[in-house]
Amino acid sequence: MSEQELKALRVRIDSLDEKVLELISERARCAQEVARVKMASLAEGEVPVFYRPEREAQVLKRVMERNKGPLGNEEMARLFREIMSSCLALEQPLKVAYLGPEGTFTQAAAMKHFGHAVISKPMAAIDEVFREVAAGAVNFGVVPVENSTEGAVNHTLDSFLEHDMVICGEVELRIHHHLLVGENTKTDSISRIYSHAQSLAQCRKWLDAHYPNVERVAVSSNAEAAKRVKGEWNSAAIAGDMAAGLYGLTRLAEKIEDRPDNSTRFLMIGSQEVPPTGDDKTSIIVSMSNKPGALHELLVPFHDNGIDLTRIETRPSRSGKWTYVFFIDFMGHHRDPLVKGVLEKISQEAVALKVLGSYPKAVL
Ligand SMILES: O=C(O)C(=O)C[C@]1(C(=O)O)C=C[C@@H](O)C=C1
Repeated sequence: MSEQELKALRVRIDSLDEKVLELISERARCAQEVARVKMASLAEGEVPVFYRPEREAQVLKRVMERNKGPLGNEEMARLFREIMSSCLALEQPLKVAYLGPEGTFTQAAAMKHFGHAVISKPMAAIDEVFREVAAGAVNFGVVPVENSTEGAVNHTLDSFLEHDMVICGEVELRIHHHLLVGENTKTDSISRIYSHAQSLAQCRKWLDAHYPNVERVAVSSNAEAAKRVKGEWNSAAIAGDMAAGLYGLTRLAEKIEDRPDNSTRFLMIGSQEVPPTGDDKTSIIVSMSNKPGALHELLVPFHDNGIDLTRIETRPSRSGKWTYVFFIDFMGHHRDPLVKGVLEKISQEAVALKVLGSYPKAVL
């Protein structure tokens, strides 16, 4: 390509950028107007709701449907996610607590869902995220709920039994783990590998094959593992890209997870009910009496009404020995007449039924 051609193309890019800039600013002014309308239409004592997950899901879906390339749908939606995040920050900057420290996959999930224009707050434990939301110190919390290789995150499920929370969104992240070392690490003398217990489990076969005799030390998070390695010469950490970048570690081995499709699902928790979008999921907790056929009775209404179950998990209930609660996710919104009917039927048989929330199915 000649210098001349390159120059001409850059002139075109400059002129397009000016138009994009103008359009983004116009959109942001529109969002400010939306905020004004929301404030003006409040009934007495009503609190304004600026963040509208159902509308955000609609905007992102529309972008993906209309995108003609060459940028991929996900790439384009990510750009719009950030534009919306900044527009919302003009209306009201959201405060979001997540399972920290900085550099965790949960932080990456929070950014994927809310964009980067939020005030984010790392918490030391899952239960602390729940407490922070319950106390009203933040608008939303982000917690991991299940991993495709290792299954349920029990701390999260148990926290739902203790706190009254509304689930208002979900996000899925592809999880890639790397073996990370610091600049002082003697790579042939590694005697200890730190990571979160779930991540150690997700890389079990790789570790058995490559470091069978090295001590595996479970710590509170992958980011904590990365932090420790920075100051030690004989240890390594298993963590993701964000932690590697944050603590300046290098990858001794990349993508060491045993399953290439290793993914984690995260939930957004808050106190705001989300209206239906037409493509929603609902999460409920149900406890049934301890009698034969109880689980069957619970599942029949879903089957009879053609409602798609996406997950069912069992946890010991806190109220009695050998009694259990079921966490169930299914397609549909609790305001859909069909779902309403199913929930009524179940509540006739159940000891207790709690709707944790209906929320748009993850778009990104
Ligand atoms: O449509 C709204 O209610 C808005 O506030 C605008 C907007 C947007 O930028 O598109 C911003 C924040 C909301 O969470 C949803 C959408």
